[in-house]
Amino acid sequence: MTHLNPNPTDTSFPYILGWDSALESAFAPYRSAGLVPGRIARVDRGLCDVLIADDQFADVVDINADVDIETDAGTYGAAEAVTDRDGNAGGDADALPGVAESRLELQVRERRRKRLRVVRADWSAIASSDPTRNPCTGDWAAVACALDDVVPPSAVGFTAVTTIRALLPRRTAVVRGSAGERSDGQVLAANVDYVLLGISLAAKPDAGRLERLLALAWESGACPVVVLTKADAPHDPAWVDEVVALAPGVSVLVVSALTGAGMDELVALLGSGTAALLGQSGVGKSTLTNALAGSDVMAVASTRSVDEKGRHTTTTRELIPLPSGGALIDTPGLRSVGLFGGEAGVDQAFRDVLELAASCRFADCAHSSEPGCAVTEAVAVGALPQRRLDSYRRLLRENAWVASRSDARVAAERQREWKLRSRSSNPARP
Ligand SMILES: Nc1nc2c(ncn2[C@@H]2O[C@H](COP(=O)(O)OP(=O)(O)OP(=O)(O)O)[C@@H](O)[C@H]2O)c(=O)[nH]1
Ligand SMILES: [Zn+2]
Repeated sequence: MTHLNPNPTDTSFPYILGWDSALESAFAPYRSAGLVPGRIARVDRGLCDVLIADDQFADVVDINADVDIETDAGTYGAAEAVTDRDGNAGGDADALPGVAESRLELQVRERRRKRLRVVRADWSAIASSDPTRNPCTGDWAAVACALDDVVPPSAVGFTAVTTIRALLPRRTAVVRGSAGERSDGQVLAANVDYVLLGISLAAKPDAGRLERLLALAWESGACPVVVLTKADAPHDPAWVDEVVALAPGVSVLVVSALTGAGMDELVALLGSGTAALLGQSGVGKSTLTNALAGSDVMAVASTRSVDEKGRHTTTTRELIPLPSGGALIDTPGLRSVGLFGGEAGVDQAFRDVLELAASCRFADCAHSSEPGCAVTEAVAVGALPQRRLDSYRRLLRENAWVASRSDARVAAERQREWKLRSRSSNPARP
């Protein structure tokens, strides 16, 4: 069996996935409330898969244990509590559909994983109207695991076993503007150390697309890494140099999942961190994920509760623990990458332009027709491509627009809340 991480000081969950003393102190109040830390591996509507330490669910998992639970419906055993809590008190466990299956399921999982357990969790109790505040792949959560917290399966249609009570503050988050008219952001991955930008070498890389992805990645607070995939495919070596020039301060790795070229370097760079893998459909993200994960650990990701059929139909982001330590968050191919405010990301992606700007005569130089502008001079002598300057300006404009839209939305929401409140305090008013 593959060990999750051969070298770190603590190889148990949650430390294996980046848990540390800072997270532990943020978690302290939840721990005193009897909750356990879990990392969200994938999110569906209202339910999610959460990774927790294997020993946390001893009382629930051991459904043969002689545990009696007091509920409104009466006193009955733990087996019923897990699978049927809505009135079948004292029923014969084997006669209840789902019970035998779930017991077998749990045993299989037990044998497969020694340290990590995947459980279904209901997060509806913490659902927010702001989608960026809802659970996301990579989030650390406070998970209830006492028998009192077991969700009645009838309420959710699954053998849900627990609930998410709170999310810990995110250290990093990859957030894009959502497609369409809405001004909401969409969190693609939370608490990642690296954002891997997959770009295929099977075709000439698109400069504008890469610049946009880099701005998004920098804005997340994590470290961007460009991964040029399909290195085995015939390509112009100059493309690699062009990408390096487009990504100042960013590691550019050239890999082939097919031949294994560059894979050791990628594994070494990731160490025991968590990485999110972004890129257009077809750049080879899934192939790369499989190569990094290995079949043994993929079994963790595919270990699901009884609702196996859900996974083939939904395209979701999924956190996969890696055999080398750490984890990879695989994401479905990105069609559009809207930015979601924040100038810092754009500025970091264009640090070459900013470095030039530092030499402009005027501190507030707009790099258009000012005398002594180092940026336009660099363009004039061919040191900075006009395309790149245009791209920088375009992304800044886009961010400003997104920010103004969300400001307007926040103002409108405040207005509406105020109206509701004044209406309820004075029902006679229209
Ligand atoms: N030559 C070559 N082909 C590759 C490599 N990696 C992936 N491919 C091929 O590229 C195609 C797309 O690969 P996927 O891994 O499905 O790409 P993806 O980025 O996950 O695509 P989505 O799941 O749609 O986002 C497949 O036909 C792969 O066989 C590689 O290293 N070299
Ligand atoms: Zn200037």
